[in-house]
Amino acid sequence: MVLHPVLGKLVSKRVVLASASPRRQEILTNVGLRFEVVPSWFKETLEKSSFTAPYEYAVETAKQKALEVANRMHVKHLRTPDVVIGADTIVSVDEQILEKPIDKQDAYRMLSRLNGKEHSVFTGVAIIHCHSKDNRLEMEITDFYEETKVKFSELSEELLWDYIHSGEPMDKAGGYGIQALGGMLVEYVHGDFLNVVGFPLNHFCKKLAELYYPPSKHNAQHKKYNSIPSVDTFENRSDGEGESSNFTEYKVASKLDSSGMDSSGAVYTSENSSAVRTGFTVPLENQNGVSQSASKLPSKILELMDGFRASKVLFVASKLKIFDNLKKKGPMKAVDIANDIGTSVCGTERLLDACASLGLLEKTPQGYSNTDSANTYLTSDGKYSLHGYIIHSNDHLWPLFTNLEYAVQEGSRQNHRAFGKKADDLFKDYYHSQEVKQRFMAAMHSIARLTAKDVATAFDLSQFKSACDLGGCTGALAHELVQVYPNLKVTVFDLPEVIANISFFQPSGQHTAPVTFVSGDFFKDNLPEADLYILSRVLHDWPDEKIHVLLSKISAVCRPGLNMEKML
Ligand SMILES: Cc1cn([C@@H]2O[C@H](COP(=O)(O)OP(=O)(O)OP(=O)(O)O)[C@@H](O)[C@H]2O)c(=O)[nH]c1=O
Repeated sequence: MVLHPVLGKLVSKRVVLASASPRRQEILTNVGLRFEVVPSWFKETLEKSSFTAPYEYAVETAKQKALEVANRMHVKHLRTPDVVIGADTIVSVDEQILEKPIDKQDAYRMLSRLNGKEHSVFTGVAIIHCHSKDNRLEMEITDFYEETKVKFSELSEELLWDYIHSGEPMDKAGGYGIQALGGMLVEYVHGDFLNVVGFPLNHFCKKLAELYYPPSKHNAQHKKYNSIPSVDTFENRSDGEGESSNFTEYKVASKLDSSGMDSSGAVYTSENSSAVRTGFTVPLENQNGVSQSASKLPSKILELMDGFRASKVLFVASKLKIFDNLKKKGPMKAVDIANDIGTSVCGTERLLDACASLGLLEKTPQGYSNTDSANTYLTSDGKYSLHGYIIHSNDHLWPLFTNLEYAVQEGSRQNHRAFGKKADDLFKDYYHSQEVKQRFMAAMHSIARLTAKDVATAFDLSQFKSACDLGGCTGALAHELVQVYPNLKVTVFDLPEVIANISFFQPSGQHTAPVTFVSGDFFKDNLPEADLYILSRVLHDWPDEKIHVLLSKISAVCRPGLNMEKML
């Protein structure tokens, strides 16, 4: 069998390995497969007694791991992968399934069971081909398993405990790693060694060959179909059925409902015709789910650990105007983008790949292009562009948050550390240069414009004739308010430095008349008269004493009757 052309079929596809196992990653990387790793959140808690053979449990778990990742990536609007690979390795001895030990005592129990005996290692594998159509995730699933027999020598208690104390058993099915120290415990291996390590590479390649180069109809005509043949959706795929017996293929269509849950149905197209089914029972400690809980990934924590990288990828791509460039000229190759924006080709390619894996860009053989949401929110000129806020987050908030530790220790703002100057007045820092001022105004404008409609319609303000938006900056909310309430006149009150720079942000067209701009300092100057005062994204900036001053001033100018204060 020539392996390379088979794996070559995956080169142009977005392949995701739904596994946190470093061994699986290494096995697949070693043969040159390019893939992303998205560990599955599926909890390995399937009821073992509901399976008639251990391998069925491994196959079903592998399938559920892969399905969870495929569905999650689809639900979260990350770019739907082309292929998701899931795997699950178990050890079976005396008709019992052993997974990863939960502690040293558990590892000892497992290794004692294996001591001096032959056992089976099963790895179940699921290969899911995904296709997104009209927000529906269509999946074609192929699964199979591989069995390898392993025999342990007679091992002394001392040796077992020495091995356990090495720490190696803890993240490994059956409590041993044949590829490392655990290799010393093993007398013989019958079958695929890599299957024991965690991934049956040879069977995987054969399966891909069957999928991508199926036997011709002529060769397959003697095969017996036991159920409905699958619909041919793969490139270069004919109607032929696979040769080998211990796998199953079926199609699943999963449609997202409004709650983000998926509903799925499966149509089987072949069966495990010659798979050997052996009975097995489930050890008590596994039935109560204790051992499975040890394998749970702290996904929330992992997400938080890595979140800053994803944010920075978005910030840098925005700063380099990659989304603007691709809107104008996409799809583009990394080298052309790098030439356009004057960056290194290798660095740019990595950044673009990171954007693609975060679902911000599409990557096809033609090059990179914007996703719909990148076109809407990440280019700098769109109506709902968040570009300004992203640049503010990168240039202003990021350096401040880098000093969060000091802020907590000292209980003070960190502008001196982040920018080398004191922030006596928060806004002095924003307005010390024309560039920083415009960046800050663009940030406020972009977030206000995106949220203005929701804010304007969150309350029924139709009873009011006049409103004053205190700290209303570019007037994004004010303009939305006069659209929603045609009888309302809105005054935007903000610092003179802001009012002097609003022209760039004003909407063109006829609906601008009822919005007026007044400059002043709401702590020092008289507030314009109005029926309604709006404080949007203002109070969080100030300490309690200053908030008290501001609210007291508003309260003093409010007229009885119709007057009402709203704090948004
Ligand atoms: C017998 C044996 C197993 N393993 C590892 O045992 C884990 C099994 O657990 P799993 O549940 O199949 O996988 P995981 O590690 O939890 O990852 P995930 O796919 O995310 O569930 C995998 O790691 C395997 O390599 C070895 O490294 N060497 C060996 O000799």
